[in-house]
Amino acid sequence: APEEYEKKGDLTGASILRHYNEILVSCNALDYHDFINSSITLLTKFPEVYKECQNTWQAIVVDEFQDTSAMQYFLLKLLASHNHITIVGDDDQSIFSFNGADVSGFDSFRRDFPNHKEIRLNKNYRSTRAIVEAATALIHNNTKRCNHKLAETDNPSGSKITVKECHSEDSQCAFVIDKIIETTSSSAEGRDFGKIAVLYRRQITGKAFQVSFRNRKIPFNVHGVAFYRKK
Ligand SMILES: Nc1ncnc2c1ncn2[C@@H]1O[C@H](COP(=O)(O)OP(=O)(O)OP(=O)(O)O)[C@@H](O)[C@H]1O
Repeated sequence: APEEYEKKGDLTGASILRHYNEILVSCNALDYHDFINSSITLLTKFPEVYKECQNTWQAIVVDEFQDTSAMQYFLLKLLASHNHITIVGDDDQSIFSFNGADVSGFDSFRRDFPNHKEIRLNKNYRSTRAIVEAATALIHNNTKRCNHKLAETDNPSGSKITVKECHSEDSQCAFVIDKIIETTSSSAEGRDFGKIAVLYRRQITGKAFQVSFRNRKIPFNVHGVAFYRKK
């Protein structure tokens, strides 16, 4: 709330938030946080609504629980008062801390649902041994972990991982495209670009790739938001 920002001395933040809330009200709109917040208000301030909803969700399953914020967890607790709840998650994969997600949610769950049964899924079926070992080594550097898990796999080692540091988006793009050309030209059945995927984190990086693919006449599909429509 704007008042909380004011209390912290952040007058600019308070003013932006106040203005934003006014715009929402003028459009008669709710944002994602309001959905959760308003649901909590409805369920806590109106017992008849709570009573009606109580039997609507007889069992609840939450995936990616590590990305649950305190407010979402509060709502979850209200809805799961029947204790028919299963959560699935991995605290090493938390990516929503900017949105208030807090991995201590697992501890809260253990405390709030004391009759829970915990099942550890340590075996990785998805990745090669090289990837599982590299990821495990990297994750061991995390400082905010409660317990270090032992990930294992029966999968073969697979190819070695190459880490390439580039100094600009352009040189990164050029490196990846050279690699694609090199890999596909060594194939006996002709170029098969369909077996190659480029993953990127930011939309802007996708733009650079799409421009380069066009220039180098590499056919491509974009899954997610494309910067340019394919011709
Ligand atoms: N018991 C199993 N035997 C064989 N393959 C499996 C088994 N369990 C999962 N897999 C395979 O491993 C891959 C990942 O499985 P899944 O998506 O269920 O994992 P996850 O832990 O939910 O992943 P994430 O961490 O992304 O949420 C899938 O390709 C799936 O087919």
